[in-house]
Amino acid sequence: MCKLEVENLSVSFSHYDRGLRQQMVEVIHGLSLSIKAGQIVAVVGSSGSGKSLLAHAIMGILPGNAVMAGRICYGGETLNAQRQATLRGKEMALVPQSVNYLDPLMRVGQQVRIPGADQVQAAQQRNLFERYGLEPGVEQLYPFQLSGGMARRVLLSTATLSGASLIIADEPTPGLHHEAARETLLHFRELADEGRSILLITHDIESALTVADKVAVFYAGTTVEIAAAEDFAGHGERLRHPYSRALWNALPQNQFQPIPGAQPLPGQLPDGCVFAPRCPAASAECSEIKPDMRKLRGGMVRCIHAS
Ligand SMILES: Nc1ncnc2c1ncn2[C@@H]1O[C@H](COP(=O)(O)OP(=O)(O)OP(=O)(O)O)[C@@H](O)[C@H]1O
Ligand code: NI
Repeated sequence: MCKLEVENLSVSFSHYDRGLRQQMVEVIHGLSLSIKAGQIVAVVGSSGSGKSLLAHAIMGILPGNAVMAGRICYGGETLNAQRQATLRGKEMALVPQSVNYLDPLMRVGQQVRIPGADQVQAAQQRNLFERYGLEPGVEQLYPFQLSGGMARRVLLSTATLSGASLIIADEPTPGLHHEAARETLLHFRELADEGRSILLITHDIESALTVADKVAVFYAGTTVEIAAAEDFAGHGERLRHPYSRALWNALPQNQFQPIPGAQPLPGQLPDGCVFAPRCPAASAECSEIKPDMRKLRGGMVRCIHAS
């Protein structure tokens, strides 16, 4: 059974146009994704493709002007706002993308420790701090006294110490030294091997592949491919979607071939496939038909030509 299932999720924002008419702009559409217990699913894709919003939708912390549709299921149970509030920070934990999520008025030690923690939990926290290279004195500091990398390590400790069985890490490694970043990913792998589920949002595909089981590739507010981590190899021959292949081949260690053009903005999506305007394999049909996500070679793809 899946720990988390996201089915046909859409997220829209209402905003006012110049004539002060209220308009809805869809920023996530038709997004489906699942994670089993013990799995790490990496989410990759361009900036603005909807990765953080997916994380916020699952946690139930979308901004007030966002409208969500679709279904999010956790442990077989459909989530609503009330259930999300109960699970948040206990069953489901978020490592936020911004380090500004730390409470500026509370000492670090207090924020990380679960209220009413016993001696065993306090010892676990010290061990984790040591593992992440945080000196014991850090506990006594306030967030403004931390460097960006330290703050990120504190946020990671908070999420992992919560004992949550689903951890959503939104770009957990930028600002960390190579060693600390590697340690973080290895720690995620250990947690997954203990049966937890990790959704790892990242721009660092190469590092994510060293620990992830599956990769979901996002483009313009939806998934275009779900692949096994092993499919990212060579020149991307095993990948199913032209965007996944382009993303892979744009990496410096691969061909370093940038993709011409830009991701379409929310509210200005093309009629057909979202990637058609930049796709080297696009045909006339691609500009007319919106492809559905379909199964292919053990993964999923949103492209009529993929084989
Ligand atoms: N509060 C908001 N109101 C209106 N639009 C928003 C809001 N928050 C996000 N968006 C839009 O939703 C889209 C997806 O944003 P999101 O933060 O999920 O992207 P992302 O994939 O996490 O990008 P990055 O890799 O840069 O973190 C963007 O186009 C963004 O402008
Ligand atoms: Ni983001």
